[in-house]
Amino acid sequence: MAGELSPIDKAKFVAAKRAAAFVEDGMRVGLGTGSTAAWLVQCLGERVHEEGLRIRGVPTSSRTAQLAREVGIQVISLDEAKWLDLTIDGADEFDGDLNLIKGGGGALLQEKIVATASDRMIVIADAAKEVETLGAFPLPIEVIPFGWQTTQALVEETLISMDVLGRSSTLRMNGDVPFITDEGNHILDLHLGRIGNARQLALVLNQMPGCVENGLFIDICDTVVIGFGDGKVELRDINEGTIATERVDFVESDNLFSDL
Ligand SMILES: O=C(CO)[C@H](O)[C@H](O)COP(=O)(O)O
Repeated sequence: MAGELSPIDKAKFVAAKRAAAFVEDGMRVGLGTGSTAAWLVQCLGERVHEEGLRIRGVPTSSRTAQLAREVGIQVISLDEAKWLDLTIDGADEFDGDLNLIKGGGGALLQEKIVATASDRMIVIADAAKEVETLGAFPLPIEVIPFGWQTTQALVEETLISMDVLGRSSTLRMNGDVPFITDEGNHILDLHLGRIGNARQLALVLNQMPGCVENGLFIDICDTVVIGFGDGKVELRDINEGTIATERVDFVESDNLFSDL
């Protein structure tokens, strides 16, 4: 049994646990990547074991695929699923329109493909991820390794021409070597500070040769489940605003916490 979780981990856990309740028998579910999404996968694994929930999961990274298999979720590819009922994933930032920055874990490309192929996307996040304007979190973009420095220069020039405040970018590293995504690409983190027009920036970045995808998720998320360290969760919907504030029982089950 693990020791006491920190308030931030409790917040992530209760958001994940509440979101897991949206999953129904027979669904094809996109499984996000990151520490909050890992809680979700564990909660779904518990439902598979305890309730006999039958779902097919499409993971958004090799890490999530491995965890999903470990907890007993049937894993299929997106091409096998073709379309998904629901995707549940974490985020690095969300704003009042439920637009997101994602990719802190380097899985933004698969995450965006999977979320876009879903009837509904639910984001699970601790309350600290809410921002008025996106951009304090460095915006990740996935670039192909060929000529990445040329792509970086082009991106920075474009940011200047768009009058974006912060313009520097850094190649994400994994120790001494560049980070490599599941698709064999690199990540550039753009230090922008504040993104005035996220919709426009997302379109412009994806026009650039060498840029495969960016971490701005615009008009993709339908619902955010916001977790708090005291066990409270708030459900916010893109059309209806705040739809509920609830409490989630925080019970340390051996199944969920034994590996932490
Ligand atoms: O986009 C992501 C991975 O590419 C994650 O969802 C995001 O970085 C949030 O991670 P965490 O739940 O660990 O805070």
